[in-house]
Amino acid sequence: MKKIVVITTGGTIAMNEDLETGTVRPVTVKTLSTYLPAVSQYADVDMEEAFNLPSPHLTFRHLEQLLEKVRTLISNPTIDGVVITHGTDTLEETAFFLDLQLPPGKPVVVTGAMRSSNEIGADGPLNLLNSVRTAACEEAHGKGVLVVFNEEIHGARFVTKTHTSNVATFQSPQVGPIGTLDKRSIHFRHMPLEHEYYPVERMNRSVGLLKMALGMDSRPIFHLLEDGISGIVIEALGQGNVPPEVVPGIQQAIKRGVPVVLVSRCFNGMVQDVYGYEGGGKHLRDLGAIFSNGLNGQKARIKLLVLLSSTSDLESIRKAFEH
Ligand SMILES: NC(=O)C[C@H](N)C(=O)O
Repeated sequence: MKKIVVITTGGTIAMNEDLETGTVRPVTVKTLSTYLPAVSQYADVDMEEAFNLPSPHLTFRHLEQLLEKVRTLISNPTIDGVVITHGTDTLEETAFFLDLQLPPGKPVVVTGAMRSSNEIGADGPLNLLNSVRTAACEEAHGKGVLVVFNEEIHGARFVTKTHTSNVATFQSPQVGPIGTLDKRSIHFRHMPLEHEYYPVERMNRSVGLLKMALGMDSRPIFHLLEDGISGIVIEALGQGNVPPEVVPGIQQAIKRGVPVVLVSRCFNGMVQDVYGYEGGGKHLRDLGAIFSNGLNGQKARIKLLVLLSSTSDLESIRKAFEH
């Protein structure tokens, strides 16, 4: 039998609903350990608590601690894979951070739940079971960090939370799931083509994430610059355009050596230097903005934070985003 370690970090999978008030709150990790007998037919499973927090409470220090734990476990030859239970709100950020920090090898699977453990139709037990099955599966090797949720397997790079409450919330808009699970089998459909590896000791910079909208101006960028921000990710309109009034802010940031990374506020697709009007993608590229390769805003922010922790050279940051 394969040996899998489940690391718990909190989130709704480790919460209960108060049946009188309807409020959902953390419970002890014991709730999760009650699922272990059902899981034990697929692997020899140990459970360790890293922390017990809602995922909006996590910080980069927590991510670093978690990474350290995962690194220690996968370097142990008696352990075949790791499953991390996590709140869904920031799950995609943690999965992508770990993906950027770990060379593809033993399976590392992140999962969670949309319904708390005592709600009717709780999805935590099945998501945990399927994650352990995936982590114990030979084919999961070498595919980078995976997110297993609602009988689907997603790569960390493109997966995103798409629905506030539905159990089918995790989707990969650019590429779809890389695999699916049913009661008896696991089917991997394709291999993630891109894997990036940028190991860092400590994430010691700050990066702002700004969403563009009709009629916006440069004030939020000037505030960030005054505050000493190290990098800015702009969720631009459409293929990578901003209102003309935002251009002075972008110019100022680039002049000060602060990288400006463009992603789209659209759910799907790439930013490109198509439009030549003021604030259009071509204009922004000429000013020195960096185009991300299909990452969403929150993931581009993680990547920029990781890169800025080891370099401030704009050209190597550009290369890492635009290769
Ligand atoms: N479904 C969830 O886990 C959401 C919860 N607010 C969290 O991220 O911790």
